[in-house]
Amino acid sequence: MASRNMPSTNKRKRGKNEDLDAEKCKKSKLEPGGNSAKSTAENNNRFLNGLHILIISAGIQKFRFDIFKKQIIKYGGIYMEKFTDETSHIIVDEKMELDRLCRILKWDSIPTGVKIIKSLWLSGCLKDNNLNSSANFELDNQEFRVQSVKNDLLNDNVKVEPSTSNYSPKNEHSPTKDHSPKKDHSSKKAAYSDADSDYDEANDRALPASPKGHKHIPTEKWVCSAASSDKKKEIPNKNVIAKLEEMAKNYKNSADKWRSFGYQKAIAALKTYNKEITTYEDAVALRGVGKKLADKIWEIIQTGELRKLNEISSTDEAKTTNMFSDIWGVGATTARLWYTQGHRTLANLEKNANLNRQQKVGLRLYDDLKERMTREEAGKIEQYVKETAQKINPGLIAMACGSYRRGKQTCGDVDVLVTHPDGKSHKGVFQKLLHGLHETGFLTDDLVTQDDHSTQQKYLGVCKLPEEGSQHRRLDIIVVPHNELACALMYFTGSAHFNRSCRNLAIAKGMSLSEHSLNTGVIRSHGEKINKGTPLPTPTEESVFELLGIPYRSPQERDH
Ligand SMILES: Nc1ccn([C@H]2C[C@H](O)[C@@H](COP(=O)(O)OP(=O)(O)OP(=O)(O)O)O2)c(=O)n1
Ligand SMILES: [Mn+2]
Repeated sequence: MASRNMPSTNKRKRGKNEDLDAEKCKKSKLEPGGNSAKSTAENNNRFLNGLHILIISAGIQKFRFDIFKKQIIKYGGIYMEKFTDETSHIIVDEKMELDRLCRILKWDSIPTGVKIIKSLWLSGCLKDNNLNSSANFELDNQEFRVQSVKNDLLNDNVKVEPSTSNYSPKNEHSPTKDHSPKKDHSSKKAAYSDADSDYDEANDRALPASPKGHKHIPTEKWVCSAASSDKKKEIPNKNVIAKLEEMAKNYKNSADKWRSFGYQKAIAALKTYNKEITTYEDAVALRGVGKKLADKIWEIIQTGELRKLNEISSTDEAKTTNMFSDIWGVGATTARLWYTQGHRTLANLEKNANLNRQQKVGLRLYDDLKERMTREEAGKIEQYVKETAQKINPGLIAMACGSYRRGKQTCGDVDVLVTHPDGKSHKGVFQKLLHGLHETGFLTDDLVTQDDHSTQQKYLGVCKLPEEGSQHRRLDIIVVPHNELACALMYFTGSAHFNRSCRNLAIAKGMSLSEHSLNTGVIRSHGEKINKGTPLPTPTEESVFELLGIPYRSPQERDH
């Protein structure tokens, strides 16, 4: 369990009622409305008015307890420290049994006039800003059982993936080796299920021992088998995803790579979960999400904020290292090193820090490169590269992959893939194309040029459209032989998470997938390839999906 570095509040044992943070309670009394129009409006709706509510802490997370307490007061209810004749509602954990409650409250029998209700009811009221019917949530009401069984069935329908490894941070743009810490989950009852995982931020999962042959891998539960959410609709859980992304970034920059990785997994799970999370149970049931992360998700849903994020991102160190790591070519380690060397501003870095050539470019173009461009601008950049390529050879194909091909409205860079259908005329194009793009001043800065003995050549640089007021934008160009097109196209279309899932699925099936090919007959020992296997014919992306045994997904459906 990743409990290291957790705030002391999380480490504290869940207390009895009297242990609870009275200060927060007072604070919420003092500032009932907050400043925003939204919170004022919310407070006008005192839908808990007149209710005398006691919460039984047993089984309820401390943070959730705190939120309930605060919200009860905020919405006009009376929070009770102990049971009295006035108590109208008792809120209990979902798993609470009546006889246990009687023992806790030292009751011989259940008093009349008090409702004993599962906490889901209160969560729902707080979410809906309304005093919802408690009928389905009352502890001694049989209907509740029906309802909870239904919820269980819904929650069972989670997509799971045994492993995502090969995480390589942006700017270290290459498929990397799996450095994931392995945890032995082999004793878990469902080999591929994540739903019962109690791991939190660092809950990377080891792949189960690679089964022999291809036949018995249940692919329907893999991330790459599922379509990502429909982009035309409003993305559900957008605020939660944004907050978790910030957490991941902060942890990455504070050298807590595995915790960051845990967040990445939760983000990915949220992105494939196409519905709004409405209950705590929804959050816990997410693939790859353990209790602690579920608590955070729920906190964001209930309050719109995440205290932990505010805490960790407000330090001078976090602000500075986050700013430094936004420079292209600067990773978390360098950002932290510069911070420890006493650098605090970009101007200061420019003057005194030891920057390599790429970092100098990154720093000079900091504002431009940090910003994502519109889809429209990415399209123009694609067109510019295409026209230049087709001046060299009209038969060349040039197409933007990455987020552009996945249909995103904004793009961090443009990833243009170049090939020729005849399988040979792509040769020699790479250098000519770069030359052509430099000649017109379109390419302004080179970052990385990979033109070794590989079948694919790759360029990372900076371009600028000739239009007035254009900004510098990151551009990647990849030239590939036509027989590698399908695998290259899949790789450069991404998303990175979708790719990892595909690669892991291939491994589980005794194959291996790269941007070059899908190989069969791969032999591994202790995770290392002993035999690279032989490439399968993959004339189209569809054929790659078919060989992996998963349904074809359009680029838009790969935005995991
Ligand atoms: N660690 C990585 C990095 C990249 N890629 C693949 C999938 C990406 O979709 C593609 C392009 O990489 P980008 O970093 O350009 O990512 P995107 O285009 O998806 O997003 P952005 O809009 O931020 O550029 O390369 C990958 O598989 N693994
Ligand atoms: Mn991209």
